[in-house]
Amino acid sequence: MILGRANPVYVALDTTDVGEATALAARLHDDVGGLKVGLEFFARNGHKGVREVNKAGDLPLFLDLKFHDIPNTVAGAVRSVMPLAPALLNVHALGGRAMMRAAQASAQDEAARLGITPPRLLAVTVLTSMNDADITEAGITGPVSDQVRRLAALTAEAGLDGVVCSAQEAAVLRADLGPDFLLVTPGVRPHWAAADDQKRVTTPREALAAGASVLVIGRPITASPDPRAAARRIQDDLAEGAVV
Ligand SMILES: O=c1ccn([C@@H]2O[C@H](COP(=O)(O)O)[C@@H](O)[C@H]2O)c(=O)[nH]1
Repeated sequence: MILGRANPVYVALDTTDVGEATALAARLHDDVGGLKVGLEFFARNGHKGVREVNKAGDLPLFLDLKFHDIPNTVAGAVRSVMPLAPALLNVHALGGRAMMRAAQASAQDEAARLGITPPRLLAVTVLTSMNDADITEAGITGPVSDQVRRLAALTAEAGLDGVVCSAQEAAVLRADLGPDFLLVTPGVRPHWAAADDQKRVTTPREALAAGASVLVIGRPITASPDPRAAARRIQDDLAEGAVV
């Protein structure tokens, strides 16, 4: 689906424990398409921890650090993580056009300097834990779907490779922005899993049908007593076309 792998699921390794993350990465190698490391893991373990996860999992890495600051600072942050060679990296679209352009230029320049493939740079639109009421409370004119559409258009204009959004918005964004724009979708829940703190959710199958490029799934897999079986169940359901 992305980066040459048939499995569109990136598993979110949300833990502070390097041993737990590396064990999950190794165990899930054959059952997911990539690994996602975010703020919880990175804040505790930094580059060293990410290198250990990369080594254990040997899968494409989504470094989900959601940079959001002035252009010069974000460009520096992007430069600083480039030695980790992420396949996917992200910033917040609310940082604006100039910040997103600075991030993209920094990623391209530093990748060239290091002799590595640059990451596909994404921008977060509206967090999948937020609904219409949440963004209204935060002073943003709703509904969420309009805000996601505005920010995705800005992201494309700024020259980034795609967005993080809910799969609830995927069909509209796919129509707006074409087949090559990456739609990376957290908030994915099989029918047998709890929604937790996610508010804009779809099933894995709904997400793919709507045009999502990557499905980010954490707790339904990692909190399962058998993470491998949970990941396989999602894959089997997707492959068979069952409604999950
Ligand atoms: O809008 C967003 C952006 C990022 N995330 C991240 O995805 C995973 C989801 O984990 P689950 O356990 O499947 O809920 C998590 O790491 C978030 O930080 C998101 O959920 N929504």
